[in-house]
Amino acid sequence: MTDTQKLPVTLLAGFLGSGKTTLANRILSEQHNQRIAVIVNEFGDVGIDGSLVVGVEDNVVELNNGCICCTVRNDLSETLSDLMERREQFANTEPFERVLIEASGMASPGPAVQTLLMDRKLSTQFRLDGVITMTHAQHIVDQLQKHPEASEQVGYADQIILNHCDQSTPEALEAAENALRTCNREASIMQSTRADVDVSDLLRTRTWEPEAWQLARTEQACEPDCDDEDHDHHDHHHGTTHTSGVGTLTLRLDAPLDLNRLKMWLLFVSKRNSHELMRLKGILHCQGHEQPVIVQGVYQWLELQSGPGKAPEESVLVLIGRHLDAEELTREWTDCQARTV
Ligand SMILES: Nc1nc2c(ncn2[C@@H]2O[C@H](COP(=O)(O)OP(=O)(O)OP(=O)(O)O)[C@@H](O)[C@H]2O)c(=O)[nH]1
Repeated sequence: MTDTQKLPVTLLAGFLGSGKTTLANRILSEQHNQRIAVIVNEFGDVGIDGSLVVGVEDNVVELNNGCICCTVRNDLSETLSDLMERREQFANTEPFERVLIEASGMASPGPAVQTLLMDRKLSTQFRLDGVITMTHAQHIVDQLQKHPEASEQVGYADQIILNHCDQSTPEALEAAENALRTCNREASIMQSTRADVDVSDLLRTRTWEPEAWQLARTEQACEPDCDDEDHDHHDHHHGTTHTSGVGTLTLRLDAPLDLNRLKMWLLFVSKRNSHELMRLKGILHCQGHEQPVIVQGVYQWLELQSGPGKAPEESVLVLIGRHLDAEELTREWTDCQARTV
């Protein structure tokens, strides 16, 4: 199966009470023209409206908007394999085209992300499309300080939803956005009340596809003298002590990199014990490569591949993790520069 034929999977993370189930319920009950298989922990939690149900079989409930809902069986791999079998068995009916997994409120998304990327069978059928993290606008600042799981959920996110806005003052919302930005500079943030987001927009993340990421970087790019604070000028974001040590480091280089040296360094960095590298993404200009080299990583899993189009003038590598040593990593990154140009 090619990458474009694989079923996209969105992981929905977020701390207890942030609004994950409310969003899952919205997806299952709204008419949005997307056939999504939603995996939840408990049917009872979602409280599916009986009038929307068109069929029930085993632990799968079919809804009238084309979505289906099921609970996790023994583990995630087994649940996804069962879903895929069901999809093939019912080939004459319109099959679901995306999977959304609601993760547990106290869990880091790390293991589920790793399962999707590294499980041999699953990775031939599914592709991780993105991580959406739900946050409680009133409590997230406190949760980021006190609970490492909350900072990991934010650290992994491609899209953050700042929910419970109705219960928050404008000052608290600003503080929440700042804390989220400290933890993860790369994710986009949308505000909501009772998860009232546009489902189609939300699920169009495609952050794990090189083209989409490249486009996002191009849109963010700005002139050196630009003073727009939304843009990404700084290499390191400070204040990680307020986010259980989780922070983002953006490394840039406007000279070509030596791909072999870079690979060795990335392997070394992903295994280093002094920090915990959660995510790594980059679009790089490597010597002798006309196309961009795209790098993606989660914990110790790393993937390098050629991207579409021309190599960028400037290489950008984003690292999100706990206790990242900006000075040391910047020095080592710079050392990956090709020696002879
Ligand atoms: N006032 C208000 N209540 C909300 C909002 N979003 C969700 N809720 C309520 O908050 C409670 C928790 O929401 P859930 O969707 O169950 O949160 P969750 O993240 O699934 O929670 P866990 O299952 O504990 O992880 C429920 O009673 C929701 O109805 C919101 O934006 N504003």
